[in-house]
Amino acid sequence: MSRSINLAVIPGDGIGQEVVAQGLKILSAVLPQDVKLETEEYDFGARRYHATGETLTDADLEQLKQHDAILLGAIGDPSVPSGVLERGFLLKLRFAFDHHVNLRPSKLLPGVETPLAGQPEIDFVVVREGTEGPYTGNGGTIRTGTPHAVATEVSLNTAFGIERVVRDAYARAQARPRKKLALVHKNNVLVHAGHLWTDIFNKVGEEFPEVTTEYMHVDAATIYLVTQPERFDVIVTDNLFGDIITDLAAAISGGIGVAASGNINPSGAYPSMFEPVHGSAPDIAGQGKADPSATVLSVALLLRHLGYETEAARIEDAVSADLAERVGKPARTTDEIGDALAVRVAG
Ligand SMILES: NC(=O)C1=CN([C@@H]2O[C@H](COP(=O)(O)OP(=O)(O)OC[C@H]3O[C@@H](n4cnc5c(N)ncnc54)[C@H](O)[C@@H]3O)[C@@H](O)[C@H]2O)C=CC1
Ligand SMILES: CC(C)CC(=O)C(=O)O
Ligand SMILES: [Mg+2]
Repeated sequence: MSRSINLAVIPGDGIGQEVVAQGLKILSAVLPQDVKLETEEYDFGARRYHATGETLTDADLEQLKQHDAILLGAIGDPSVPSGVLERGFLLKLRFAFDHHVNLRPSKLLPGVETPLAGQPEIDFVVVREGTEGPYTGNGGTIRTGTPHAVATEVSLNTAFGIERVVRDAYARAQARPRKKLALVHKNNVLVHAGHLWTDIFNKVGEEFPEVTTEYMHVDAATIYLVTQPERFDVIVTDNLFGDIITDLAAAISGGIGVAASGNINPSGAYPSMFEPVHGSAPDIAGQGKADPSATVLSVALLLRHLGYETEAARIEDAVSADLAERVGKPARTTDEIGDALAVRVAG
């Protein structure tokens, strides 16, 4: 039976261009010959914005909807006011395609350096809610430009939105050997949102008696992520906390250059989108310094999502072997790392 993948590719800005090229290289190298790969590249990001003033139109969404999945590099550029692309493209797309499960695995692979003392076992997944919280744009500013300016950014939390992501996190914990789930929030202060999350977390937990649960305030979670990262198996949290703790999670488990993510629409009603956790890194863009591993591992998540488990595992093994071999060697360029990974996955 012939199979096919129809992929939307959005390199975006800065290092997004460089790392996506490597992701595609590895994707082509790993797929069996009977899988037909079709890709369509989109120019979203600063280029499109400067040329047309657009970030993401309804017509764009219609076109993107036709694909099986989306591979994104990163968006955001110093030439565009902060927030225009982040809200007008990235969040708009995540919300439009109902990417409510933002999946961010962290695993410290053998031989990979961590800034933490010793070599702790790090193998956890953050399930970050992707469509609500303080990221919905529910706010405003009054008396702008005066000493009495007031800005609000209201966190939106619906029982529907919380329950579906919490249930997803329980199911993931149930399927993992340790069967542990931590809710991370701040319910001692954010009592409205926090208690809704906690109540739903406890109620849904009754359906998963095998899963061991704990609750942790987000500030304490940042301590334990550094001092006891082995404590975590699955973490479920809201959009903002999840954004912050997954950069920390990346830093302790090999660095931001190896942190992958998936913006999942579990129902399949819309294509899911896979992207590195990092941004467009203008500080190193165009210098061949970006590590493409995060994007390559995001390609593995994409393949697993589409049912290509063997190929996903091959990519993960290749990245793991590549990282283990780096120790004590001179740094390679983005392209050189991509070439080495392509050889590994093909062989
Ligand atoms: N999903 C997305 O498209 C995201 C976009 N952004 C946007 O990206 C722009 C830059 O944001 P920053 O806060 O600087 O975060 P960033 O993640 O782009 O960079 C933070 C630091 O990590 C380094 N870094 C990032 N990726 C790397 C890689 N693959 N290899 C080696 N080093 C890497 C950078 O050089 C920088 O020192 C902003 O416009 C921001 O809004 C930020 C995060 C996610
Ligand atoms: C730019 C933000 C909207 C995205 C971000 O930092 C993230 O999803 O990790
Ligand atoms: Mg982030």
